[in-house]
Amino acid sequence: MTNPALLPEGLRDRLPPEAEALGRVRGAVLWAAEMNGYARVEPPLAEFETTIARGLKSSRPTDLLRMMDPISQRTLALRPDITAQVGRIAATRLAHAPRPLRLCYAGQVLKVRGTQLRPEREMCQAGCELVGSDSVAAAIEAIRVALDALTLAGAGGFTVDITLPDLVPTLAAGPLPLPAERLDAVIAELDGKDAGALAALGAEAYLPLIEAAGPVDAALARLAGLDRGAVLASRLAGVRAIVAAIGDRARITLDPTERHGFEYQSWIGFSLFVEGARGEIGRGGSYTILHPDGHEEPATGFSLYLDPLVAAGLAPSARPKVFLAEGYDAAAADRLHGQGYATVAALSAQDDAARLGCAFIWANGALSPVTEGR
Ligand SMILES: N[C@@H](Cc1c[nH]c[nH+]1)C(=O)O
Repeated sequence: MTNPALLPEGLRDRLPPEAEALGRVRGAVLWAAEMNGYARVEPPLAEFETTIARGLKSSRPTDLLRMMDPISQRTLALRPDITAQVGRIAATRLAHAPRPLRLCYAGQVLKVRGTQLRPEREMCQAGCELVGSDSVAAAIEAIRVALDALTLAGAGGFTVDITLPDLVPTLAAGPLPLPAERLDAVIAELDGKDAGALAALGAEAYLPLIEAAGPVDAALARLAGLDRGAVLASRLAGVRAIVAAIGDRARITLDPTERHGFEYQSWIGFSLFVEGARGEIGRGGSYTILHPDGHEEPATGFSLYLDPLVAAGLAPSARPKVFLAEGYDAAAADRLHGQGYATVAALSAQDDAARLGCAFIWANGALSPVTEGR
């Protein structure tokens, strides 16, 4: 018999206090979304394989965890990303809702494979999608709302790393021509920052792009230097406007050829980092939604991955717990709740306030701190 405590690789139980902290972070992110005019949607955990992740114009197919549905006799897939589901909703049931359409969400997603940095396969994703625009103003709003959400969730010390996902195809079609069959290989080597492999592909002209990564001002200056014929002018102006709008709320870097994790983003993508948490906390950018009738709609959004925030101890703090000694009255409990406390009621005289995690005791009409060794 399988050990009942054993879960598949990359899946785990979240226990107290971690699960509660995750709940508070999720609540904070959704609150920030609501404050900025985003309405909540809750797409299902699984969909037909044929509809999931197909509603977005994407450069690569998605790896999916599939199962057979005995009811419909069709293959279902577990969602690896909620953005694609929001795109489907915007293109179908909310196709006639006024634009721009602002939607937010929070839920679990499942990836087929974890990464070295993040071996877990199931994670809590929360985010916002602004459907109907991929303008610079939309990108600024997405980054601002993401920073609002992270701030409310208890994080700080932000870095926004901007990428230009269609940079290489744009240059290849203009000032730095490349044979079409070599385009994907050049993109992959730039993503891996492999100068030797680029030279071997005859793409030496692209080498300076590797050096154009880093703090945004210097990186923009290097990119502008490469931009013979000014095919990048509107993108570079867009990045400058974003930098001006974000001001000193975040450190901004530019990694113009980063593609990994930006499979469907179009002219702009960004990664979000916070002080004290490992790796990327979120990602976003502009993308294209495909409607069932074939027309394409621009959109911009972001997703945050909340578990690493909790692991870094950044969640808003829990309510302090008050132990209610036997014989307490219910009105006192209500008052304590109103004052921001959680209460734990005694069931018998044997119950121990400290062992039950309480910092205070309510007894004889007064609140007193639990002292060690009591
Ligand atoms: N869902 C994407 C990020 C994103 C949201 N909207 C646009 N891009 C991700 O998790 O990588």
